[in-house]
Amino acid sequence: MSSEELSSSITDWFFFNSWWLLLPFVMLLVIAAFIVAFVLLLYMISPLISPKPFKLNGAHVVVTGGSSGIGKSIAMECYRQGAFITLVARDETKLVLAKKEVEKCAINDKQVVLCISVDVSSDYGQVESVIKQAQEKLGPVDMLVNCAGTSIAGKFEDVDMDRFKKIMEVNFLGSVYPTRAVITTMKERRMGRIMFVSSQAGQIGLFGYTAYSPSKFALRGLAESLQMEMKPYNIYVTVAYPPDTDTPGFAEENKTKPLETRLISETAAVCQPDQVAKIFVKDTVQGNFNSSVGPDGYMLSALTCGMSPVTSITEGLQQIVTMGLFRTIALFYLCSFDSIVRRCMIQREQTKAADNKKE
Ligand SMILES: NC(=O)C1=CN([C@@H]2O[C@H](COP(=O)(O)OP(=O)(O)OC[C@H]3O[C@@H](n4cnc5c(N)ncnc54)[C@H](OP(=O)(O)O)[C@@H]3O)[C@@H](O)[C@H]2O)C=CC1
Ligand SMILES: CCCCCCCCCCCCCCCC(=O)[C@@H](N)CO
Repeated sequence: MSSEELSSSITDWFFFNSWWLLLPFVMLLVIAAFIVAFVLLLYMISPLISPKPFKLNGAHVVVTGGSSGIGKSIAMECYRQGAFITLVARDETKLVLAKKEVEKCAINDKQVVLCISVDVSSDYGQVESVIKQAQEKLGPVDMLVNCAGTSIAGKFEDVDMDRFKKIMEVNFLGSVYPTRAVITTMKERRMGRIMFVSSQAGQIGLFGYTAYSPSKFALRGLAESLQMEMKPYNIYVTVAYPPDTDTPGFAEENKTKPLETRLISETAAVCQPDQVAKIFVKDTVQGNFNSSVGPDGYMLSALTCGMSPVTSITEGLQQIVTMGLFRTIALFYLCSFDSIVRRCMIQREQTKAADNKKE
């Protein structure tokens, strides 16, 4: 055998017997091809899961809590897009002032702002009758924004027992009643959008929010169940999770906020109501189930998506890919929150001991 023949037979032998060395690469290629095909298939069926388009121009939008803060900004944003607005809140003076502000955002001279003074949490009959009045004047409700709400920040033992009940009534039942009052007509018309304004504190339980957080978590349960019932009727539900936002309600909350709650909340920046309102209105019009603000809002929503409905393939894929990473980041946040609580406790004890010594 010549040296050439020898070398060629060695090469033949190697390729004949070592083809399996390529197997892992071939398998990887096949898996990658399957993933690509799967994702493409998902995108092909995506029109089936994405909501039908909805237009604010000419629509009747009811905003509870529309006389102040985030609610007022939401009303203004909808007005800028041509909607007719009903503002709902208790205080009539604040309602009239807000109406004037909203009217400044008009884009045509047919637009109308209606004010209704009612407590959304006390009696369903009353809420139903004012919604009826609004529908008689401005037509059936196309979009309902449940933004009326209040907050309490305080340590569990410092919060009066009746405030636990009160906050559930305002933040939870105050969203159930208006929703119940509009839903039958929305179902008949096979269209509608409903926004629930929760909070980042409706995604995580934090020091000082033992009364407030549950009332905001409750909205998520309501929204998920309601969305499953309403999807066949082309009614889409959105849960909005605002971070700390510069409003009269926030200023009020800060008066009693424990140091721990303040320090933990300072992890995220304070936002402006106009900025959050824009995002919430856009997501609600699009029919997205989730609406969050800023990078930490995005991370929190991906992290806490659980079994919530998905409204776009991209959103679903992002959740799948990012969840583990965000949980890792979240563990660091939790450590830092725990350390804030520990440091505040030590500081309190030291001050107490020093005070005792003085006495
Ligand atoms: N600002 C923030 O940092 C954050 C706020 N949120 C949530 O966003 C929503 C709006 O907050 P914000 O703008 O700060 O609040 P504001 O206190 O500035 O405004 C609250 C609005 O709700 C109305 N309202 C309150 N209670 C009732 C009631 N029982 N019946 C009818 N209307 C009521 C108020 O009017 P009136 O008192 O005249 O009835 C007012 O129009 C709330 O649900 C809040 O929990 C969530 C996260 C962060
Ligand atoms: C990957 C994980 C990221 C975690 C980010 C955590 C950020 C925590 C900030 C919490 C702020 C709480 C806002 C409550 C606002 C509120 O509802 C009241 N102001 C109402 O008046």
